[in-house]
Amino acid sequence: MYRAAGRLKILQQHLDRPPAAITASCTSAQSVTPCFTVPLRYTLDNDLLLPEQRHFYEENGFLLIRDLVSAEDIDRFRAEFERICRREVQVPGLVVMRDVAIAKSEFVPDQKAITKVQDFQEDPELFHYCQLPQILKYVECFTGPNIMAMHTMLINKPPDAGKKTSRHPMHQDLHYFPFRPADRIVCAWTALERVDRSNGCLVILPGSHKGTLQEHDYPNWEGGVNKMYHGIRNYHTDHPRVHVVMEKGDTVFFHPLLIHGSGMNQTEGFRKAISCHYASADCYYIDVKGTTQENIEKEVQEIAARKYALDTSIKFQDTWAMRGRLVQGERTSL
Ligand SMILES: CCCCCCCCCC(=O)SCCNC(=O)CCNC(=O)[C@H](O)C(C)(C)COP(=O)(O)OP(=O)(O)OC[C@H]1O[C@@H](n2cnc3c(N)ncnc32)[C@H](O)[C@@H]1OP(=O)(O)O
Ligand SMILES: O=C(O)CCC(=O)C(=O)O
Repeated sequence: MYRAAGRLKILQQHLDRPPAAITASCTSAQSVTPCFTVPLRYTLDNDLLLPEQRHFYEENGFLLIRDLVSAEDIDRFRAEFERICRREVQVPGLVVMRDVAIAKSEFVPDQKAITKVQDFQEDPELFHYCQLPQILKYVECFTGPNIMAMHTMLINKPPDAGKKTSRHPMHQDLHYFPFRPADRIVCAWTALERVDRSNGCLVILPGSHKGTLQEHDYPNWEGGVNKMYHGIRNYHTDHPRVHVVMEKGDTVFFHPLLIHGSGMNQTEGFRKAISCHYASADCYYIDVKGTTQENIEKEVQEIAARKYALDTSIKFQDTWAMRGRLVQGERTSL
């Protein structure tokens, strides 16, 4: 417990730093070990990350970079999201999600009606985020030089309607991905405004990326759960947890096995963030039959079959191959 508390304190110091200080301190419980002697598994050699930053990601499974995306770009993403809400633009392949609390109510062309847009790879305005050179520079430290943008989201977490459905249960993103290796996948998540505990910031379990993929299923929430919002039932509730408070433009990069979620939005505002999951173009698809991922495979296949009027013979891997876009380097297996 003492070690856990000490580690959490160091993490908080890292997160509380002012915007200019983006370096992470060595956070390992074995902090007497010099950073450069620790074997590195999750990060690649490059000229960008400082040894302390590499060590921080290795130990904690995430890295927060302050002020990475400009206010001008953020305004551009927000403006496009509003156009989508007003139905002024139609984006091929875009998945529009409404919180389960309002899913059956009448659609109004306003940001209030849309909780999340997903798969915006055909929208040049939003996809600009996935191609930002300053994001890709960091991504390359985890994926290597050949980079695919695999999954895109703009999340507009609504003020909670009183049923706590605006929460996102604790999960590992790898649950959704039929490609590997996990260490060459990373998520970039950028705050489009200040996010803190009041509007439902990300909550993470530092170091959990060192574990294995856990079984996921729908949480038993009284007020309802959003479609496909699977969570881990039995994670250790005494594991240190960090609320990632971020300012507009701050970006967190995290490993797909890192256990994370987000809290309820207790404000009147719509909490916005944009994200992209990247993978090395050298990753390969796996068959998830017989694994804990079978349940999400089935759901995705059913939705894809309905959406594209196909039978359920559509493969889980195909739904990902349709989404993936090369953003740097040369295409290989994905
Ligand atoms: C696909 C894999 C994603 C990989 C993610 C990578 C890791 C990131 C971690 C996550 O973000 S986990 C969550 C990922 N999943 C989503 O974000 C959900 C994406 N949303 C959707 O696919 C669609 O919004 C959905 C299929 C749920 C509904 O879209 P539709 O265009 O089919 O909506 P429609 O209005 O026609 O409603 C169809 C049915 O779904 C119901 N529905 C709509 N929104 C819902 C909702 N939010 N929750 C539950 N049910 C919902 C709706 O009431 C209706 O029910 P009935 O058939 O009984 O009438
Ligand atoms: O933005 C959020 O509230 C949570 C996002 C998240 O955990 C995810 O999409 O994996």
